Amino acid sequence: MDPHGRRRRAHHRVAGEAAGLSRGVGVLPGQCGGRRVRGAGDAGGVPDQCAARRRRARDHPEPVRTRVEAVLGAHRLSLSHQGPDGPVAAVRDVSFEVAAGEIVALVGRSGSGKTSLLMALGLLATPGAGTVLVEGRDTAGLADAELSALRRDRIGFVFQAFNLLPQFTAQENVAMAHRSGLRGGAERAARLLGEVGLGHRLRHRPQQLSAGEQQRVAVARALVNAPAVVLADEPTGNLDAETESDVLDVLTTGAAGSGCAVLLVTHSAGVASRAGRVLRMADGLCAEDPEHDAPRKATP
Ligand SMILES: Nc1ncnc2c1ncn2[C@@H]1O[C@H](COP(=O)(O)OP(=O)(O)OP(=O)(O)O)[C@@H](O)[C@H]1O
Repeated sequence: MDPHGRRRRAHHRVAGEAAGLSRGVGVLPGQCGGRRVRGAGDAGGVPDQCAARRRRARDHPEPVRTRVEAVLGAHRLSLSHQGPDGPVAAVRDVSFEVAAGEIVALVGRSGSGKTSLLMALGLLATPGAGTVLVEGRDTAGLADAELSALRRDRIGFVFQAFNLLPQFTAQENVAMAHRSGLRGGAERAARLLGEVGLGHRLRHRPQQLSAGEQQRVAVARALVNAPAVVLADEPTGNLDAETESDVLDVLTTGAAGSGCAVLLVTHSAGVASRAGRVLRMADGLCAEDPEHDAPRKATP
């Protein structure tokens, strides 16, 4: 079993999709359209994503609703992976909401289910039960094309491995994730790269940039369609402390500019301390951390 290999495939898939390359993405066995990961969903037999989705639509005939201001919601979400010895329950009956503009950290020991939860929330893995709501819209039962459009337009992704395409410049990497494509997104990409401090690096390729600069490009890419929420999986895991702080600054400032929420998985207490709320996972369960002191807002 190589769970991380599978996870990497999904991460690469969304990076390619973000880069406007979704047409060339292959279809994994058990998928309806080549986007969501197999293994997530029904434990036991061979998972069939289409059947799983139909079953969830049947089990949730009425759309679930979130508070009006919630941009992201998990409603009784469960997700299992198929391991060599049977199903592994990675996410168990998780419910929470994230409001516009919130910065929420998702913490927990290795293997507690953080990435699995993020994959489900990012519509990259089909839950076995429950549903994900994006800006109040229940995603259970949506067709692949609708899920793909929702993911592209309303959700930004940042991964630990920056997932930039090496043959393209920084500006192209950002622009090609824009809903109107490489040309249509060029100006917005240049502006965002300026905002993350890379206005002088537009034509540099990823290998000509430092790790921190590459992650800034990935942040700009995540924000290019002004999403409702950015999902970040250990976005500073490959960076030193100083660069970590810089990247968090550009992520939170960039998101705040458009009221975008950020949900970030982290093992770093320093990163979690900057969040307004902390959700803690243990054995697939998720609960608010009551001990967390939200950082004080700077007085103007
Ligand atoms: N594709 C997969 N196939 C089988 N099992 C998996 C798969 N992905 C994750 N798992 C298992 O699901 C559980 C939750 O894994 P997950 O990666 O979500 O945890 P995590 O909290 O993100 O861990 P880490 O902090 O190490 O990244 C673990 O027991 C893991 O081994």
